[in-house]
Amino acid sequence: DLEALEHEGREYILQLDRAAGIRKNRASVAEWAYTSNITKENEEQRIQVQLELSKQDKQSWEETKMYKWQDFQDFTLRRMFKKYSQLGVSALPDDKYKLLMQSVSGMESNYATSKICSFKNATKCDLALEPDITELFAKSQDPEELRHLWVEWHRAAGARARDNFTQYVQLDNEAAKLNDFKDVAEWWQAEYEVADFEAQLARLWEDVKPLYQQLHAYVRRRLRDKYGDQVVSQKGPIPAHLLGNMWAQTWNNIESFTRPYPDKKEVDITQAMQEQNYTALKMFQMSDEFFRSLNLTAMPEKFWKNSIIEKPTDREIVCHASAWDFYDGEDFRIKQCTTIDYEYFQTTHHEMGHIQYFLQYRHQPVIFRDGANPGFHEAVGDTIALSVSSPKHLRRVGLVSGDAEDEQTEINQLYKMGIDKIVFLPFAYTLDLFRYGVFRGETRPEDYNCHYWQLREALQGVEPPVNRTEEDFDAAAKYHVSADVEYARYYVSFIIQFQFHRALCQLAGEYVPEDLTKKLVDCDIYQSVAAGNALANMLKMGSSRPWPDAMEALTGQRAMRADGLLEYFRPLHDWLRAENQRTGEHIGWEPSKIQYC
Ligand SMILES: C=C(C[SeH])C(=O)N1CCC[C@H]1C(=O)O
Ligand SMILES: [Zn+2]
Repeated sequence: DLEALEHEGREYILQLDRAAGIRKNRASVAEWAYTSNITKENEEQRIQVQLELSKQDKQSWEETKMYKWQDFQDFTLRRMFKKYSQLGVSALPDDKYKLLMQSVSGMESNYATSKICSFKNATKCDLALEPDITELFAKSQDPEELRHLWVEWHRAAGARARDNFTQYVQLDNEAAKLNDFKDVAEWWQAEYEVADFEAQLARLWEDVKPLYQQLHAYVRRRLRDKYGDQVVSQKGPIPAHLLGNMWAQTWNNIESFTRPYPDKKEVDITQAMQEQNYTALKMFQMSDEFFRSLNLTAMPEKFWKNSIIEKPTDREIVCHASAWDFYDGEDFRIKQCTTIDYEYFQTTHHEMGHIQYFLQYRHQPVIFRDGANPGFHEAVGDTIALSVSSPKHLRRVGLVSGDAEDEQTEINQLYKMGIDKIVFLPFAYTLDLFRYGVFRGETRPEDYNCHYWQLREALQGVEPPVNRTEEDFDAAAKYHVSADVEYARYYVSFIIQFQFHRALCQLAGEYVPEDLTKKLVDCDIYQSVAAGNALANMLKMGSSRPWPDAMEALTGQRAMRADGLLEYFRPLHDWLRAENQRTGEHIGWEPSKIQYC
């Protein structure tokens, strides 16, 4: 009878889940060994282990299919079976699976080991993305040097990945079809468990676009003031190499000469950290202390022992920051090439947020040890960082001195947050709109660069510093494209983190709607056990429930909505509209004069 069958199903899936935990641990160990010491041997070893595990996954999958789990009464049991009945890339035959692993691994190691020559010293050709090129790009205000760094990096890390990428698209799409998806785009979107995910992304963009266009117009004017109208036009897109970041995804490095009220003292966290002899370890300890102040879980012993928090000098590693779950309930790690600056201050909290999520859901079955959706996992650390980067908190930890804010200082603060959070949205949206088109076959290899830049111009209002051709492949110059990491998760995160932040601030008594002494921009949830407990309750759920249940548990809302972000930035939006009106700035951008199609 059904009762007995369901009982048998439960026994089966629980033993499968334990076996899956051991396999995932082995996969993480092999992946860590390779990405923390990039050698041919470790790459082959990693692919060997992946191949072996995919065979075991396939065997289990054949067995799981035999159960009529769709009729089971228990929601959680049905959900476990549903997730285990999706095999993933292991559905490919061995030879194609291996080819797919090799093409992604080839792109990723190319990205991690690419070097370029210095602009000022053509014989110095050992510049790596981290820390060398990133630091030069953050500090240089010489358009020629920035253009050189941009072109050379996009040649080394982008163009060189084109063939591997084309093969990866072909094989990943085959795997998608073996999982009953039309293509990888549909597979990626299925992770969000809502039928109209892509339409929701578009609606969120419509909500935020007016604010972005005001900020874009203001920054273009300030860049024109600095570089002249031969470099930055009145009404065209902004040249992508002038925004302080290789991908123009956050503009925080141009704050010093573009902030609204330059005579207000600058909040320079990087300088303060360096003056106070901050170390990478101190940044991690401060972040851990913040989480503990919320009554969340302390980093376990193994975390401090096994993490890599500074770039080694004796070997090549994948420097792009990452957080690791070894699925044994006690081994959790971060690997990043920390430098002492504001960006890595944020990144450290971002990665620690991933670890806290791992810790909170570590008692869940292995199959539910995941974010409620991929965006949730990216939003945890950033939500905490919204409190940490508030003037109130920075004063608390001594990274900012002096008086409480006046109106102008508050606009400067919102501007600082806006050139990080608002400008990121069209970048993130572009990256996966581009890849959806590629996976759907709407963008063929001969159109890659043309379509990529059409989207970047249309949504972000940026243009490449020089003409581009199909010899180039600029999309792969971004880590996540070379590493097969889906990116809509960050777009979702940058929206929902403001819904989380607002809910936590209310729980902490730090934010009261309409109460001007309890404004969202001043909120710091530090030491609020009420906020921490609510966050923990949501994180503990992992992916055991559809994400609207998790969203509702914390915020009372069941949907992703831009209202948190728009409320946070409303004073800045008002200021920008008035300022652009005052200067008669053109809002939006005319077509670029750069050739890229
Ligand atoms: C820090 C990480 C590792 Se999950 C990251 O890739 N982020 C964090 C913010 C956006 C995105 C990026 O760097 O492009
Ligand atoms: Zn992340």
